[in-house]
Amino acid sequence: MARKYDRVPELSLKAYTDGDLTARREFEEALYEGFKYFGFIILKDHKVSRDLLQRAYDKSAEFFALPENYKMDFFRKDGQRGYTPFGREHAKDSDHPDLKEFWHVGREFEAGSALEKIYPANMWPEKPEGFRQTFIELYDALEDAGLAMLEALAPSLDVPRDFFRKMATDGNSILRLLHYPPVPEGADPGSIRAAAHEDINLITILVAANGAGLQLLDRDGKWLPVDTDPDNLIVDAGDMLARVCNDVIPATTHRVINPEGSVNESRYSMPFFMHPHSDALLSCLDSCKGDGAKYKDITAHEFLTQRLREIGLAE
Ligand SMILES: O=C(O)CCC(=O)C(=O)O
Ligand SMILES: [Fe+2]
Repeated sequence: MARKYDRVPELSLKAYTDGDLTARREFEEALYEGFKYFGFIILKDHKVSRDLLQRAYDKSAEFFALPENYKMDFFRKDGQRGYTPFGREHAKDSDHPDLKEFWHVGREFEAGSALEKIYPANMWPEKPEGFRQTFIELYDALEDAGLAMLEALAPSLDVPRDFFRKMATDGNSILRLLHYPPVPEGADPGSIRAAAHEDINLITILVAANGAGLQLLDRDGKWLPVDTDPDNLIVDAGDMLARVCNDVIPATTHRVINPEGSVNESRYSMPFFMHPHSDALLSCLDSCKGDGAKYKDITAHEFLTQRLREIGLAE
């Protein structure tokens, strides 16, 4: 496959937000090419501060270290908010549960807001102190970065600059705090930390984890490690984007493998899944139709429900 980049491109968000026209065009092109050929790009010079990231890692580790019976008070069967225990979620095409536990933060809204009828309310544990404030801050900061990425993608797909931004405004986006504990002795030999999967949403902004293990499946079928400086963000393309652009940007398969060698430590990561608002229609863009739309129109809500069933998070 002809490709302009021989590795996952590393882009400067500052070059896009503060740069001249040439810098912005370069950013847009590299984002599009990176998504097309790798499904991933690395984002540096963003505004999510090192201090906020450190606080978030600390709060996440403190929360997951709490007793299981405390954490289970925040368990909801549909997994959309609060705590999901170890061994519950599995990838769409896998029978083996992933070796992870996680916490979901959704959109925060005021009582009486119109969003109350659409999204479940967040759950907030009183321990560790500062949890709520830290993750509301991180949600907002990652959403800002994500909206800029969606805006930068629009010209390459020949839609108005605010096309995806509008779709994701008040969207059903979710921040996931992930903890992969040391792989327990006697773990299901078919299980890995996160089995090969594609993200359901438009794009994911992933805070680089505190440990190795993330791999992407490239377009030639080879697993490539995605390693980067912990200050950088990783951005990948999901299924909803693939549907609207008829696989011109395919959703990228990725996984998290178990630790290798004698080191068997916890791994923490924090993906932010950018979703459209629930009644957004996922419909093939004219610029991507080619020989015809591969997928039927579906609302974001219907598509999400279908996929949650497939991963064991909805009935
Ligand atoms: O933990 C990671 O680095 C990636 C997690 C992931 O791909 C996911 O939760 O969808
Ligand atoms: Fe993922």
